[in-house]
Parts: sequence; C-alpha cells; structure tokens
Amino acid sequence: MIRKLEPNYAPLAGEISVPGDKSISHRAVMFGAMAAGITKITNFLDGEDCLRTLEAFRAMGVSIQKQETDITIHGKGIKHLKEPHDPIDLGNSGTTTRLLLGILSGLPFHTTLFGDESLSKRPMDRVAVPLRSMGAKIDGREHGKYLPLAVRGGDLTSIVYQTPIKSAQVKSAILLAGLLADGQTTVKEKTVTRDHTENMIQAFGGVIEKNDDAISIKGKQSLTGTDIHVPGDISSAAFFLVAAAMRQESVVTIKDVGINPTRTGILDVLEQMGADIKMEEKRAIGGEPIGDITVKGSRLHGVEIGGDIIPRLIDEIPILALLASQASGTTVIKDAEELRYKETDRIQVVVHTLSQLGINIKATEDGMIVEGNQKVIGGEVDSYGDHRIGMMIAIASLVSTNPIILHNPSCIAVSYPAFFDDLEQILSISS
Ligand SMILES: O=C(O)C1=C[C@@H](OP(=O)(O)O)[C@@H](O)[C@H](O)C1
Ligand SMILES: C=C(OP(=O)(O)O)C(=O)O
Repeated sequence: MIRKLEPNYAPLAGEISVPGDKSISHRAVMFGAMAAGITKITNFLDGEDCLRTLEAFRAMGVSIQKQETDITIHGKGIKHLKEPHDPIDLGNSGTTTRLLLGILSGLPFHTTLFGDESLSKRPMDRVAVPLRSMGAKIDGREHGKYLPLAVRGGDLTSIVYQTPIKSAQVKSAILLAGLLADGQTTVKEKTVTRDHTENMIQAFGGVIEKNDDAISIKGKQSLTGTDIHVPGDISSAAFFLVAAAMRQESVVTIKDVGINPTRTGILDVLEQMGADIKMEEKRAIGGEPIGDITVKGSRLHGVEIGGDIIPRLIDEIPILALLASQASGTTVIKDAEELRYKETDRIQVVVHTLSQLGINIKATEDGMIVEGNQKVIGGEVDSYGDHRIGMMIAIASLVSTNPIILHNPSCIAVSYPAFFDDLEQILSISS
C-alpha cells in the first residue's frame, strides 16, 4: 500500500485532542486483569498494540468488554488467570511482550508468545535474564533471546536488580514479577524512565516505594479494580507539536495530554530550540498529570540532546530529527543507542529516510548529527513498518517542495489509527 502526501504550506491552527496514551493503556488492561473487581478504562488507545494486550488477557480467561475507547474488565484476581489454549500473537508490540513476560513469570502455567517480523528481531533477553534469576523458565530462539518464547512461570523469589539498560519496559517487567514473588523486589535504575507502572500499582491499591534510584515492591499484594482515565499520548501529540513549531504563524493547542515529567523531554527540547510553548496543567488522574499544550511557530535553532533526557523523549527522536533539519545550526543527538532496538533500528532508518528526502544527516553509534536549514525535496520513502517513521514522513511532507510517496503507511495504526484524519483537521482549520 502507498499514500501520496502533498506539501501544505499553510500555518497550522486550532485545538485538537490525540488518542489515549499507549503506555498507560497497556498497563491499565494488565492491572485491571490482575485485580479483583471491576475496572473501567476510558479513552483507551484503540490502536493495534494495545489491542494485542487486551486479547492476550482474554486468552487467559479474563472477561473484557470493549466499546470503542471504553473498556470494562471483570477482574477476579491474579490467581484466576488461566493457561491460554493457543500461542499468543503479540503483533508489533514490544511493551506487551516485555511486561507480559513479567506477569507470566509468576503464573503457574505454560504460554507461548510470538510476534511479527519486527518484534521477532527485538531483544527479549533484557527481561528474560532477570526473570529467570527470579525462577521463571523462559526459552526460545537463541537461548531465549528472541520470540517465539515459551514461558513456564511459578513460584518466584524476589531480587535486587540494577538494570543496565535505560528501559521502562525492563523496570516494569521486574516490578510486575516482583508483585507476584515472595518477599520484596527492588529495581535500581541509573536514569529515570517513565513511571506509569509505579503510578498504576498505587491506583489499584498497591504499595510501592521509591527511594532515589531504587523502586521496591512487596510481593503477593492484592489489587482492587478501579476506574482509569487515560490521558492523551504526548508521543502522538509530538507530531503536531513539531508540525506547528516549525511553521511561523502556526498556533496549535493539544488538549488533555499526559504531561508526566518522565515523558515531557520533548517540551524541554522544543523550548531549548526556541519554540514558544505553554503548558497548562489541569488535573491529575491516577497519579498522571494532564494538561493542555499550546505551541506557536517560531524561529528555532539546533541543540545537543543527550544524557538523562533521552528516556524522557526516546520515542520522539525521529520527529525531533526532522525538526532539527528545519532549525538553524546543527543538532547532535547522543546517548540514544536504545533507538536501535525499537520497531526498526531508528538511528539507521531515520538517517536513511531523511537523507532520501534531501536532508544532510549522519548516523553515529548512539545517535545522529542533523544539519539545519535543510530543504525537504520529497520522493519515495518507506515506513519500514515503523509507525513513528511513517508519521515523521507525513509531517515532513508538510515542508516538502514535492509530494512524498509513503510506502507502508498502515503501520501507523499501531499507535495512532486516526492520525491522517487528525492531521487533516489541523490543516483544514487553518486554510
Ligand atoms: O514502558 C513503555 O510503555 C515504553 C517504554 C519505552 O521502551 P523501552 O523501555 O524499551 O525504552 C518506549 O520506547 C515504548 O514505546 C513504551
Ligand atoms: C518503541 C515503541 O513501542 P514498543 O516498544 O511497545 O513496540 C514505540 O511505540 O515507539
């Protein structure tokens, strides 16, 4: 499938809301399925990845009703999860796979997990190794590094684990296993990563302790069903924030976005680049702050992006690379080697794609160097099945001198099924 993307030079204007946060939607289903009692989720992300999570728990016998973005889960407690009859297809979703491995490690049955071509290339040993040290049996291709994986869970012992990788998925997998283990499990991380798992454990009545770089959870806690409202996804909002920031005279407000500080690195970078950004915090639900973000187009300049901010904007790096090409001066992105383990190797694919579109950009081992004041000349490019690359290309078309032909746009449904409709909305309000 291909999609022709026409240039559009009008300023962007208007108010828009983006779909529910992907990370929070996954976790809401997982905790709702493990808790006892009814959980109602509103503004659930109806994207392919989160639907994989939902189906995985249905396969384990949990009754889940879905009406568009409203989900009702009739949880009976963790002990009532049942061995699935068939292997579970996790599609493209890294978060589902890694967090589910944490949960399955503590359940006394056998499960087989598999995924699509991209997911089958992503490393799972980063969770399998610590989970095995807690007592789980996990095996698969290349000694259990890659899907398909077979898991036999059961009695787990607690661990103290210093994670070598800046990854919320690794942290969360161990905390979830820790919740089912005997004793107290501690995860230490050198750099703060998104803390939605920690917030949600508390929203479901659980107890978790945070001390500097250590997060500890007592095992065998029981959770109680609750209501979760999912904020808009700042990682989806990022595409419109950038589209507005890079065009003078644009004014766009994204309503009701999750502004958890572990996710707002993009706002910090936009500000450092000279963007005119305002954030109005409105409320917090389940420990997750929600607000409106307004961005006005302005002259931007290149910056250095690296260090502790990287996990706070890891999924926004593709779109920030495009933005950097439209700013003045050079932008250096470093300490982001984790990008190589996403749906694609996002260092290689961003550099390849933006180069194809006429931008001067170079890959480094752990990031990229982007030259500013670049013309996007258009052409034929591929998402390579990576939703964030597909959306980056769509935003690039707005500043392109020629149309862009995008191959494989359908992967965008992984995190943002209505992306093109919403983009059209802020383009048409302005024209
Ligand atoms: O925990 C999560 O929900 C996520 C964590 C990040 O991955 P890593 O933990 O692998 O960095 C991020 O890239 C992914 O989109 C969602
Ligand atoms: C990396 C991502 O997701 P996941 O790891 O869940 O596939 C993403 O959404 O950009």
